[in-house]
Amino acid sequence: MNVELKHYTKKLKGRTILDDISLTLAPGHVYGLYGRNGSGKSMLIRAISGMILPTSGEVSVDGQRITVDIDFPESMGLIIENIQLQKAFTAKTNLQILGDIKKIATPEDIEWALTAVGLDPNSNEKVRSFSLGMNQKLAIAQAIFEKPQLILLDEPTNALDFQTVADFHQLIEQLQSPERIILLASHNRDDLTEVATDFLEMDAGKLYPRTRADVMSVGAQHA
Ligand SMILES: Nc1ncnc2c1ncn2[C@@H]1O[C@H](COP(=O)(O)OP(=O)(O)OP(=O)(O)O)[C@@H](O)[C@H]1O
Repeated sequence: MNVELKHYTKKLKGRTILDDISLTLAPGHVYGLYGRNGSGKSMLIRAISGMILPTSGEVSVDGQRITVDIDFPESMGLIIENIQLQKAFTAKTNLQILGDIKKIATPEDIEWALTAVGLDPNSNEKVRSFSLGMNQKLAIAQAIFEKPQLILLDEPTNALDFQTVADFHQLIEQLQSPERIILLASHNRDDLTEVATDFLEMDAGKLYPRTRADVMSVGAQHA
């Protein structure tokens, strides 16, 4: 799978939110997307996932244009803000409900994903009583349980404690494969240095490829 943005521009209310972005995402890589609050990271994820239309330019997956040839990338797992989970059900039931749409995940996949994020697959606890961190774990589980080829996670470590962040990094390493693209977005670039193989900085809607050396050297970039 290859994801390609060509001169992708998004304007909203007269403001340029994504500014002439050209980018190729290749399998095997873990992309760390960082930048200040409001710089456009979430919008870039929305663009790749087909949730917004470009003002000009295009995004394509394996040559198929998103929102033109196909609505969204077929094999995709996603965390965006305000993921809607069914609060009256357990974590496992939530994944079963989501899994019923595509019917590609097995019960073992669901158990694996819940265990991988540190949730008990056999718990009877309903999502309504989950802590913020448990909600975030379930959000990660729903993004990975179908083992998609494209994983886009916006601020995945929000509300996670230190140990759980370390477990999350291990999970990303486990998920990294020659067939899969992973993109992690964070306002904090230090969140990304453990796991990302490639770095992208978003600044006021413009995207800049960065090297690890750029990211590690203090004050060398905007964020
Ligand atoms: N519905 C909207 N209408 C107009 N502007 C919007 C809308 N949604 C987002 N924006 C603007 O788009 C810009 C990029 O927002 P985006 O959420 O992508 O930033 P971000 O880098 O993900 O920020 P954060 O780190 O705070 O999540 C911001 O200036 C925001 O105000």
